[in-house]
Amino acid sequence: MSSTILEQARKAVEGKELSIVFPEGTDKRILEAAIRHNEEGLIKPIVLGNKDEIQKAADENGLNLGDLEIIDPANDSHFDEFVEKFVELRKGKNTKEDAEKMLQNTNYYGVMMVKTGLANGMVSGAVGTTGDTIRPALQLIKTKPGVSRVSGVMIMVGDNGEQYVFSDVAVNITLEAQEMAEVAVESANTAKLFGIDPKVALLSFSTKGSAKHELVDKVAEAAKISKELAPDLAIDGELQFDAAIDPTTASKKAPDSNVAGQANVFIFPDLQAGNIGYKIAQRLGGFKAIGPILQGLNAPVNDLSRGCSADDVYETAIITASQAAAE
Ligand SMILES: CC(C)(COP(=O)(O)OP(=O)(O)OC[C@H]1O[C@@H](n2cnc3c(N)ncnc32)[C@H](O)[C@@H]1OP(=O)(O)O)[C@@H](O)C(=O)NCCC(=O)NCCS
Ligand SMILES: CC(=O)OP(=O)(O)O
Repeated sequence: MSSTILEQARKAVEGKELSIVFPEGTDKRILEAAIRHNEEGLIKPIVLGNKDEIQKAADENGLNLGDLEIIDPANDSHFDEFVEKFVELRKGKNTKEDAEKMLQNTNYYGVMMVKTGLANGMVSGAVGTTGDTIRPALQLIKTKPGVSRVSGVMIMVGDNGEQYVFSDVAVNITLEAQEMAEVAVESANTAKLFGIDPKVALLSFSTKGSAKHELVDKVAEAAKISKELAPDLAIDGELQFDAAIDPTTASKKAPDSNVAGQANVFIFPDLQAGNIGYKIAQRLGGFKAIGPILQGLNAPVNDLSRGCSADDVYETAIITASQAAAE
């Protein structure tokens, strides 16, 4: 990870004794990261799962659990209280029987720990899909006031330390113009949280009307709304990627823009573009991808890519704790 981002997150977390829950306790990468955190003491890791299965996974991978805290939802003293709270939070959408079943799933249990303050944040998704990982948080932790859609950004870090925010790469398959505008403003806030001065480009296959299509109109409308939502923000669209990032192209395609040619926060028009876009930058461009970092939730829960390494898990936990520290 870029030392700047990690150092910034570390500083935000130091001395705060924040706890992060890891629901995928039998995964080697999760265990490695949790053990490392337990030894270092910057944050307090809590691992979920059946204790015998976790011990077996540790033994098979030559890992020493030490005094790592492990909670087995099936035998935890908070289980009954969580069932009651779950039913109350779901307001008629799930029964007590549903709650008892769903809380056997460690992602739901971890989210309830965050919701009830027993943990400050959660990191999961090394094994499960994004949908299965984040649905419990969407259902129980919900969005912050004023935010209608949770979304996910990747911070892309190049070899020379250059940093870009790509959004939404993780959650919303499509967005309406108003929602896209909100995601653009939230993404700028996330950029600021990690020390990036945001210049936000709403991306399209068109620059300032060079192509005509309803999809282009939607991005242009989102740019207009986002300027109204955050008048002090440097934000513009619709822009093609080359106009957004390259000053020479920008001077030809969008000479009057205060963002074109210098954008560092890229808002993709839908999830196909965003998810493919970040993986191209990562796999062909050699950029390190940090995230997805979820934004807009009432408490920090972060997803991992299933292709993550133990280092990614370790770092995502620090990022998650830094989001908790900022609340
Ligand atoms: C996120 C996702 C799983 C939600 O899908 P879903 O569970 O079928 O969605 P539903 O419409 O049933 O919503 C489930 C709950 O989450 C809420 N929700 C869904 N998307 C949300 C969002 N973006 N922000 C806030 N809440 C959201 C719904 O309001 C609903 O809440 P409720 O149960 O209290 O009514 C789905 O949008 C998805 O699969 N996205 C793509 C994930 C992915 O594969 N990314 C690529 C890899 S990172
Ligand atoms: C973020 C992401 O694309 O996750 P995965 O690779 O697990 O689908």
